Amino acid sequence: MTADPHPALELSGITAGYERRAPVLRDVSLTVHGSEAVGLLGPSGCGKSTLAKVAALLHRPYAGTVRLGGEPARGWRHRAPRAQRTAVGVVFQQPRLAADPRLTLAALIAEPLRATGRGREATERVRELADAVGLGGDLLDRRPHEVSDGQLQRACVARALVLRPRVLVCDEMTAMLDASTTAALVTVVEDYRQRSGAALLAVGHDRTLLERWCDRTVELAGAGGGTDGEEVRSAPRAPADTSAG
Ligand SMILES: Nc1ncnc2c1ncn2[C@@H]1O[C@H](COP(=O)(O)OP(=O)(O)OP(=O)(O)O)[C@@H](O)[C@H]1O
Repeated sequence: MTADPHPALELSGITAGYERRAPVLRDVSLTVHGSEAVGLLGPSGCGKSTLAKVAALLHRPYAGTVRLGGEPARGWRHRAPRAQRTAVGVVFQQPRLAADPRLTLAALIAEPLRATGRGREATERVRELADAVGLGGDLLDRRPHEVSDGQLQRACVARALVLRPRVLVCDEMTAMLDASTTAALVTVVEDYRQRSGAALLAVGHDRTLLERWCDRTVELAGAGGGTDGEEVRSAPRAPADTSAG
C-alpha cells in the first residue's frame, strides 16, 4: 500500500488495562487505512475488546496515542470532542447491553442524530437504514425486549452507521447471530464501506469469517498477562465471499 500520511485509524504504542492493574495490552500498534478492513483475532482474554474500545475512544489507555485521520485523540468517552466521537461507529457483541431498553428501534437508530442536533434528518435516515439492515413491518416501533437478538443487532448496526462514520469498530458483531443474519449484516457494513470509503476494525473469533471479510487479519498474542507488540500474524484475504457458512 502506498504511504498514507493520514490513516483513518492509527494506534501507536498502546498500553492499556483497568483500574491501574497490570496492563492487558503492552505497546500495541496497529494502523487501519481509509477503505481498509482489518480483522483482529487472538485468544480469549488477550485484549481484543480492550483495543477496540481504545480505538473507539471509549477506554483511555495508560500510554500510547490514537489518531483518527491523523488527528490525535483529544479526550475519551463523553470528553472526546464531538467530531472525533462521531467519526467512529461502534457495534458490540451483545446488543442488549448496548441498547437503551426504553427506546423503540427507530429512536435507537436516530438517537445519535438527535444528540448531535440533526434530528430533522432522522425520519429519512432511519427509513433508509432500516431498509438496508432489513428491519421491516412494525419492528421499528418495538422496544428491545420485543425483538430477537438478531433484529436488535440489525438496529445497532444501523445506529452505528447513522452519522456516516469514517471508521467502524465491530467487536464480535456477529458472535450471537445465525449464518444468514451474519451474512446480511456483513453485507450492510461492506456496502456502506464501499460507498463511503470508511475503514473497518472487526474483532472476532471466527477466523474463516474475518479472513473472508477483511483485507487482512492481525493477531494479538496474549499468553499470560497481556499482549506485547503488534501484528503477530498477518494473513491476506481469502477469495471474496462474505457468507458465514
Ligand atoms: N471492565 C473491566 N475491568 C477489569 N478487567 C477487565 C475489564 N474488561 C476486561 N477486563 C480484563 O481484561 C482482559 C482482556 O479483556 P478483553 O475483553 O479485552 O479480551 P478479549 O480478547 O476481547 O477476550 P474475548 O475474546 O474473550 O472477548 C481480560 O483479562 C479481562 O478479564
